[in-house]
Amino acid sequence: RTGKLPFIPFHISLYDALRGVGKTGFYDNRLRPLTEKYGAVWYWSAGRWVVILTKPSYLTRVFRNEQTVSKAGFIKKVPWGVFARLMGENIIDAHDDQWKLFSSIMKPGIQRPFTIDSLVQKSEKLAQLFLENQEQTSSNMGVTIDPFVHRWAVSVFGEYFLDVELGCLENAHVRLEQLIGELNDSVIPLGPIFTEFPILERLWWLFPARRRAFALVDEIDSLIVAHTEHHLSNPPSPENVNKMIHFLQRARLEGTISEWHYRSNLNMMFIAGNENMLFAVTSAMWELAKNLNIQDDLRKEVNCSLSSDYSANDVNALPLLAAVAYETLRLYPPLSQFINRLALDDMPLDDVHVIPKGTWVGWSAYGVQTDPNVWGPRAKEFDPSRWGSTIEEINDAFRLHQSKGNYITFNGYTRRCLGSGFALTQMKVVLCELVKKVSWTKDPSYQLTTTVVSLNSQSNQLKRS
Ligand code: HEM
Repeated sequence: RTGKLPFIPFHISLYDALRGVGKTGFYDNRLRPLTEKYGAVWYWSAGRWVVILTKPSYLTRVFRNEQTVSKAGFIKKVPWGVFARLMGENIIDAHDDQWKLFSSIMKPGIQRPFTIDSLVQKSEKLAQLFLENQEQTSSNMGVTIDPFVHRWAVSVFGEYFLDVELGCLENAHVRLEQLIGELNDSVIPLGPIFTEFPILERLWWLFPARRRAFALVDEIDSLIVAHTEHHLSNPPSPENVNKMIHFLQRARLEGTISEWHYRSNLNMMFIAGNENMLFAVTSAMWELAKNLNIQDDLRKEVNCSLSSDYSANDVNALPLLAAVAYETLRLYPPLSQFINRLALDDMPLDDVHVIPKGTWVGWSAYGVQTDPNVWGPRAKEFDPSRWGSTIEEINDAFRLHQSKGNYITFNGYTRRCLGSGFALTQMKVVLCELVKKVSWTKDPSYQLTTTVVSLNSQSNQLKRS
């Protein structure tokens, strides 16, 4: 460690890891007091000293200088680990020419124009599933919503990006969808220990839960390919030809990318497209269950402003809906914290502090987005009105906070999320359908739990009101 930034002593990180403290708990108790004062802190993670940034000016400096602080994922950090096996070398982690290649292939398929008809139908079906399940549950108990939202998210991703109907909404036992939950369950035990001592993962075969995780990862990899290989013998219809899978399959056929890069990108996108959305929607429902006045106002806005055959433009014009989405993703950024950049050279953060070459650099969206120095004394409160009242004001505030580094849910600059436009519309459509068809509150006996190891997981129990 060098420079004048504060640090968390090694034994504290170790002590918390051994006690199984999740990322959010570690952030709130250990990192926050220092990041809110200094904007950055050194701590021991994954077998090395890393710097985590939360000060907006530091974040924008690093995001703007991707050539100096380069993207680097699990394959560079822990190449023998379970996540490296699943995600390999992919568009999110790649750097320089490799990233340009992946991006040139996949971007047109991720950012293509799309219609929301099927998204609306799948979201209606989700509302119906909630209602059916509430009816089957004893009247004073809530329904845990996460499994249903996950089925919806996987189903939407399958259709919009893989051009397959996975049937998850019709059937609760689609193997590809279930595998992610099983993977989460198998990485959570011992997760913090493996995070602190990645070297242990070289001995993965000694730990039954890790052996299971490796087997699940291999099953996910082959199932995604199995679900999509039929496209090779049945060319896509003209309206589907621009879906991401077809760009990837053409690139593999032409030899522009290898089989390994093809699979790495598919696996990574499958995780990024589903897990983030699951977390975003369950978080929004949780806050709307706690803030029934906002849920009611949203219902009024949707019922008064949307016709039955509404379009993406209609949804994106609703002010409260936009503010609810931005505010949810501010307080609950699905990728809350990541250490996935490597300083290829010394990187000055300002006139005093320099990140030395060779350092792993992380960012905490949760940290900056709940920092009172950035968002004011009510930073931790859910308050959509902070974004403004008209759609122009709200969208301007969203753009401004992103460019200033105050809001990094989708990261920023050249490596900003390519799926953010789709993700925001997807989130808004499902909220429209939910408020139109269901009203809900939180089960009073239920305590929200969040355990964050490598994949976010959260469980919500909500009740029809
Ligand atoms: C609420 C939902 C989502 C959130 C919060 C989110 C967030 C992020 C973040 C933080 C990054 C940067 C990661 C890093 O710095 O390592 C990222 C990158 C990316 N995301 Fe998303 N994402 C979401 C949904 C999606 C969806 C639905 C897709 C498309 C299927 C997608 C595709 C991508 C891609 C391709 C990148 C890499 C961009 C690049 O480096 O060029 N994301 N996302």
